Amino acid sequence: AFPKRVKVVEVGPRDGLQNEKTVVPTPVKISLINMLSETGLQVIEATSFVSPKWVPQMADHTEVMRGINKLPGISYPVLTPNLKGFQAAVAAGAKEVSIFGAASELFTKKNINCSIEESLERFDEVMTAARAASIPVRGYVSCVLGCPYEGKISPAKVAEVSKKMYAMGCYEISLGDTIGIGTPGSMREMLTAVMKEVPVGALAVHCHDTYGQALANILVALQMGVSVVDASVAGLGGCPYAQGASGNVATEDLVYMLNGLGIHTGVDLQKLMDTGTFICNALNRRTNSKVSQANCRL
Ligand SMILES: CC(C)(COP(=O)([O-])OP(=O)([O-])OC[C@H]1O[C@@H](n2cnc3c(N)ncnc32)[C@H](O)[C@@H]1OP(=O)([O-])[O-])[C@@H](O)C(=O)NCCC(=O)NCCSC(=O)C[C@@](C)(O)CC(=O)[O-]
Repeated sequence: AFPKRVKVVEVGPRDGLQNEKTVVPTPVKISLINMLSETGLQVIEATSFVSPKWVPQMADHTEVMRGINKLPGISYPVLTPNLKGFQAAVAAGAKEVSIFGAASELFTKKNINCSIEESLERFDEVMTAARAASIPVRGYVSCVLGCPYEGKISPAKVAEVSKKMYAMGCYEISLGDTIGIGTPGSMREMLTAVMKEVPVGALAVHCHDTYGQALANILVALQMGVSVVDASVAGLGGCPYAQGASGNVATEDLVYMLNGLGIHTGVDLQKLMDTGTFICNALNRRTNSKVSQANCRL
């Protein structure tokens, strides 16, 4: 049975813009987030407090956090890979953060320059500081259906890392198909393993659409009881440390599918499409949302 409501986690301003080739001006980022705030979304991932040497696109994190209109009832989480990032995020006004690990050793090394074990130690420091500051922490696990460096990743490994991050105190674990390589079959197999270790109510899926499988994979996750789905307006995005990874599922396409299933999101599709048009015009790129391409009038 499908869930009655789905929480859509908008990751475009972070996952989307971290991968743009030209630097996106800070006012454009702020306008994007402010427009998204008017669409009915409850969660908008705003930026990352990562090293500007590693991801120059997110170097203006503090200005973005200080510049946006933070509306009541909306959470604006940010990525924090370590204590330094966490402290900078809190100083900039973040009220929720995300730590990001992976089920692949090589990806972890390329993305955050340490082993999985070391990453969990760093995350523990963030968790301790977050607990003291009453800041909720979301946990990402990348490469859950395949890795750009290691290839196949076993569902058991995904379950093991997810279990550890959940046990650490993450309120939600977002399972990332970083390179969009999964299929409904591998999604089902992976979720079956993870759901033995983490309650389904604490799981989210984060599907890139590189192989055109994202919506199909999300549908399987919904059928298995997952009710939190990450998405990116206009299908922006990718990971700078996963070459060739294309954007996330477009939020417009996700909301269109959920509307069709009668699943409540609270998101206004027309306003979302207008926001997609805004950012695509600003970046001089074409939308990856099929729904927007069809110029659907609702
Ligand atoms: C984790 C580090 C910092 C380790 O990077 P490192 O080089 O090993 O760090 P270090 O601790 O050795 O420090 C080196 C320098 O970085 C500084 N530094 C240290 N920490 C920070 C910080 N937080 N913010 C700003 N600066 C920092 C530190 O102060 C020092 O500065 P220096 O003394 O040389 O001037 C680096 O690897 C990094 O920033 N990686 C981020 C990579 C990233 O953002 N990837 C994209 C997000 S993940 C993703 O997209 C996947 C996801 C979540 O969407 C889900 C999916 O699709 O699968």
